[in-house]
Amino acid sequence: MARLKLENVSFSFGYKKILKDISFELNEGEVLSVVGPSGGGKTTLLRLCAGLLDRQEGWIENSFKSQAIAFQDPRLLPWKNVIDNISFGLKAKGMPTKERIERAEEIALKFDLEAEDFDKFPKELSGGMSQRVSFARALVTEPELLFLDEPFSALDIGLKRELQNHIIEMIAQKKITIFFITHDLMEAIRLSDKILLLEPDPGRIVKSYSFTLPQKERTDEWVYAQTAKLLADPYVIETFELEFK
Ligand SMILES: Nc1ncnc2c1ncn2[C@@H]1O[C@H](COP(=O)(O)OP(=O)(O)OP(=O)(O)O)[C@@H](O)[C@H]1O
Repeated sequence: MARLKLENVSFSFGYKKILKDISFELNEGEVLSVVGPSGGGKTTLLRLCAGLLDRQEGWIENSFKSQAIAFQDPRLLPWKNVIDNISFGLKAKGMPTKERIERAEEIALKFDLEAEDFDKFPKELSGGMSQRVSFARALVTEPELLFLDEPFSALDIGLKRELQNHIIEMIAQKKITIFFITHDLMEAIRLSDKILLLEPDPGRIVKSYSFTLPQKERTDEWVYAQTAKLLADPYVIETFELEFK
């Protein structure tokens, strides 16, 4: 079974230690979130796991055969239209043009982009549409492992829920493994099998929480109740410095 496993991973930028002794395991089919305040090292951790930063101390094993990342900002190629942005990864894989355009159009429609938008360039898209394209681009190659770097944080509540529902559907079909970073506890509770709490300076995991209820069965009431429970947890209060707010 494929897995992402970290053992005692530490990382510094210059003399500043950003991450200290991070260990965890993410197994195939699971959704693991890392939650913590801004600046705590979540993006650094994701970049290390995705191989975008070189490991310094500790061990990282990633045996997934394919991966993709959706970022907070969509990072589309400005000179390519919607379909070419989405199908870029398929082109890199050598898929013939006709087939990759069909695949890109199919997933674009699934993410509620409309046929009339297919020829548009990123500058002609709203923030929400750009993020739909970004998700479609990440998922069109059917990656085994998906990294989500706060991709919902700039979206309005309706679109956020809509994109989350797409992800929840994929989780239900056991089609994907997800490593998700966010500062939004409620979002993490809605989507995750396991949450790791990352306390900053330097970033270290101080507690983990597991949820066994299938994501599709998580009602708003359930999510609110779990969030309230976690917000009363002394580890969460200290990590987010809630008593000072
Ligand atoms: N390339 C870099 N060079 C130097 N310092 C960096 C670099 N990237 C990040 N940092 C520092 O590392 C620390 C952790 O940043 P990181 O982006 O990983 O945190 P984060 O928890 O993802 O925060 P946010 O939620 O605000 O994105 C911050 O102090 C940041 O200034």
